[in-house]
Amino acid sequence: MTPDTNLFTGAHAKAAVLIEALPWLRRLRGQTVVVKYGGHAMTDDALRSGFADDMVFLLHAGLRPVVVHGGGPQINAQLDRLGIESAFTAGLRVTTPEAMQVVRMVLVGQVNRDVVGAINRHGPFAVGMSGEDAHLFTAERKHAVVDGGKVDIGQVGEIVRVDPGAVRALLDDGRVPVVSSVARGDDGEVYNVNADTAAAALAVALGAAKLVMLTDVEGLYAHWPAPGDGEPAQVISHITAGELRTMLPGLSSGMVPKMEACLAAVDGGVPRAHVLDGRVPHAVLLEVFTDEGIGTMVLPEVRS
Ligand SMILES: Nc1ncnc2c1ncn2[C@@H]1O[C@H](COP(=O)(O)OP(=O)(O)O)[C@@H](O)[C@H]1O
Ligand SMILES: CC(=O)N[C@@H](CCC(=O)OP(=O)(O)O)C(=O)O
Repeated sequence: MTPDTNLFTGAHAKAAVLIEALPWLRRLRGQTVVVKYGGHAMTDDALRSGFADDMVFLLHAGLRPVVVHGGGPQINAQLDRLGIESAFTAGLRVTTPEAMQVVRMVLVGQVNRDVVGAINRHGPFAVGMSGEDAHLFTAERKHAVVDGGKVDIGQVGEIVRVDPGAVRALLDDGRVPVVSSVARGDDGEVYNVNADTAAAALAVALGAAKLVMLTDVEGLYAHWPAPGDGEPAQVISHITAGELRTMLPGLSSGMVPKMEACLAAVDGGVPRAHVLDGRVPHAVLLEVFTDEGIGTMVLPEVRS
């Protein structure tokens, strides 16, 4: 009988993938990984289910995954349905009290439930929380800075305190905390916090080994918008905190809070922050368990 060469090649490739994962499994066992799941990365059913598989895989591999989710497009859709106008300044939603009610309803009542439900198809793992719960996030009113001047953007919060006790308790209990980026204020207000910012603050407070941001582009492009003329947009695969600091003033739209959050994470002691393409199936597993990784990796300042 002639051996089926294709079968052997395929089997070899599969074994190679598992073997490549081994050092990463060893290194990351027991470590916390905060995954920011962006609203743009959750618009497709198959990808949503793949994301849930990845979180459960990380859990069974002995890591401690925490999800902080966004929901910008889902909030936009609901605001549109209700005829409430909404604008963004420096990548942040100008949040009127009326819009704040919608933000809270969509993030905590809709998106959080959907993410928890997708993970719990595998078993009783995910537990949803709002950043308001157990004083997880305390925020103060934030102003945007435009052309050097302070601009009022309504009920947008800047996180001033993180109490990760409830998240730690869930992790110790073998659960996957799924967190909405809404915060309470000591002033009694509820604040809308950008989910990238919230994920970074939580990663720092938990002493996470990694912050992983899932979005709808391949990573941070060196030039945006892409150069055009059929030239491929160039993704930056590695960038140090210092290089990113220099690049930040030139960034625009959603990349501003995202890259500021990566910087805050590595400055706060998180060894690696990554921006990945959430449109790639199982992007988190590819990043965590392969040698090359994908997307853009932000590294702390190299100290001499
Ligand atoms: N330099 C850049 N590299 C990549 N994307 C950029 C860049 N500058 C601006 N962007 C925009 O930022 C968007 C990602 O931010 P955002 O829409 O807030 O995503 P998410 O909902 O995943 O948080 C990209 O889809 C792209 O339109
Ligand atoms: C202040 C602010 O802009 N808050 C965001 C919160 C949701 C979010 O960040 O969602 P994505 O990650 O999908 O963009 C908003 O209202 O859209």
